[in-house]
Amino acid sequence: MRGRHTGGTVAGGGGGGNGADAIRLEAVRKVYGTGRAAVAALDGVTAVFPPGGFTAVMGPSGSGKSTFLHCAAGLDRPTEGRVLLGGVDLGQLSETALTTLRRDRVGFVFQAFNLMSALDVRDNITLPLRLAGRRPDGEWLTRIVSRVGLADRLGHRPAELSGGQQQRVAIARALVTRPAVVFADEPTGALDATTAHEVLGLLRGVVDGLGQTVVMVTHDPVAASYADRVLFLAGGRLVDELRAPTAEAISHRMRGLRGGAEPVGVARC
Ligand SMILES: Nc1ncnc2c1ncn2[C@@H]1O[C@H](COP(=O)(O)OP(=O)(O)OP(=O)(O)O)[C@@H](O)[C@H]1O
Repeated sequence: MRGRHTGGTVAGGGGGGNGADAIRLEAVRKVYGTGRAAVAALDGVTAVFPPGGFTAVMGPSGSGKSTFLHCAAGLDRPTEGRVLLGGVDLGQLSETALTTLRRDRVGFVFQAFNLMSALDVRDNITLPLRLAGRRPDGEWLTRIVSRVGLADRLGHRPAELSGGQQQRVAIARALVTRPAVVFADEPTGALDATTAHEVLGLLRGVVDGLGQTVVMVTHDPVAASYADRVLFLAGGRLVDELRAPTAEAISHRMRGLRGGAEPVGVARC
């Protein structure tokens, strides 16, 4: 077994100052609802994501994975605590500045590929740049298109591509702005095992070959085993971390976790 339990609070291995981290969450708490109906979906999460790392986030249903991703990516604001992206405190930004930073510094890959059916592959990939009023960097575009293996498909429409190829387009689109981090939310959920393996290998490759930081939420221990480390959420808290994880070690750890956010005010163990 390659995996190793480190236990305790998950702080990650990122460098010294905040500027060195791709993302840093500090004591992030997210409460939904008010009064007796209030639920702490995240309950004091601190985690550091160093540049060029591939992290998987796992946990039972209701453990706070989506909330974690939304807060870390600046899609939602924490109730308490701070999220820093490349050293920038997202809580200090106006909605407009946050939207701009998200567009320029964050890439997203979802289970549904979310491609524009009327656009060809090239225009789908470069869409984030056009929305930002930026011109594509030809050298970078060539590099990512080649990395995702789509050089001979640039003129095709999404409907002319397989599911795996469409997810490759989505990954290239996520990379085109050279984001500080790519968030992947169940990126292989709609793919068969062989295609999923290819897409995960590609994500692994953009970390190893391009130095991209990737954070992936997944239910699948095999998918998570492509990451450098796995963070485990349970009841809105980070409860463990595995480095150099194997699918077996991840499955074993998942079996020991329980899900569900706790109502606000429940005593902590
Ligand atoms: N908008 C919301 N309003 C109220 N409660 C919410 C809201 N979003 C999430 N929650 C609650 O917060 C907790 C964490 O939800 P979250 O969706 O983050 O978990 P998850 O681990 O992503 O779950 P799953 O694996 O089932 O998608 C759950 O108890 C959920 O019911």
